[in-house]
Amino acid sequence: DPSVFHKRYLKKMRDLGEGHFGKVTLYLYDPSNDGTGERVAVKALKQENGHVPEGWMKEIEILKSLYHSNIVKYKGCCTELGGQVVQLIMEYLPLGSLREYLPKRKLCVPQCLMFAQQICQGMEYLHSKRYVHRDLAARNVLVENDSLVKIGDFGLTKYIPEGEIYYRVREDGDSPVFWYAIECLKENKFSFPTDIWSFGVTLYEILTRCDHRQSPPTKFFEMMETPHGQMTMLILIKLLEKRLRLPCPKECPHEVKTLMEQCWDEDPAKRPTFGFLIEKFEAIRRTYD
Ligand SMILES: Nc1n[nH]c2ccc(-c3ccc(NS(=O)(=O)c4cccc(Cl)c4)cc3)cc12
Repeated sequence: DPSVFHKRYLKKMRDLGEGHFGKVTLYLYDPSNDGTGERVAVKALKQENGHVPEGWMKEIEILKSLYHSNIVKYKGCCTELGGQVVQLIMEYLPLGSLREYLPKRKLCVPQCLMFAQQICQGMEYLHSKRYVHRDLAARNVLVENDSLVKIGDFGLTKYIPEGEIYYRVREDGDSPVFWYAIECLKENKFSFPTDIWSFGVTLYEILTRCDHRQSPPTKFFEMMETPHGQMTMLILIKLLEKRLRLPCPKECPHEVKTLMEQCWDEDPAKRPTFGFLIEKFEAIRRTYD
């Protein structure tokens, strides 16, 4: 069974990323032990306290069920201690996430918009299966090559049952608050339109080429005129209620600025869908031909 990976053949190479609950690491899977194996990305939970959390198995089942060119491929699992520890094996994308890739490559606007459109295509597919991502950000978008990106992490993804319109969470760890829609901050309510808000922030990150001086946290702290660390959720909510938003990146086309503002509409019902955004990006990119 090609989806079973044996721990003894996994050779650790380097870290790829770290979240609140997990770590992603690059391994060489080398059963013939001659260095000719394949490189894989392995996601593991940080603290393994003997039992496998239900949410972790759910995350693995979700990725296993997703088949789309703009979503990182599930390859299998590696179990240890009789199934008490389970690690998720994914395809390895050597160019890493947009956070590493964009600052190094001065991409032109049409190429940025092509990446943005592909993220919308992956997200439209995710929403079509009634999943809300809840953590869409440039750090979670991976680069296969100059013309292909994939959504690379589904750690906070939740299923929205038929007939429901949002998923309410209890306060969780270090939430990515600067990517959260106003209703997430105020009522912990997550829905398809809250992913659209996070996409708008991700689009801003792409157009600023993930320049850390213009990152969402940096810019929001500047807007709140408070030194680091004093920002409370309340100050951010007040700022968003006064309709303050991230600034328009330089060289951002006017139509794209409009799309970003629509993604950040305080009324979730007024935000576009990913299907609508795909058509808009398609049309805007054609004006560059
Ligand atoms: N280069 C790669 N090839 N395959 C991958 C799969 C996932 C990832 C990946 C995906 C997401 C991140 N973002 S992250 O913010 O580091 C993160 C967020 C939530 C949970 C974790 Cl464990 C890590 C970092 C790395 C990278 C690759």
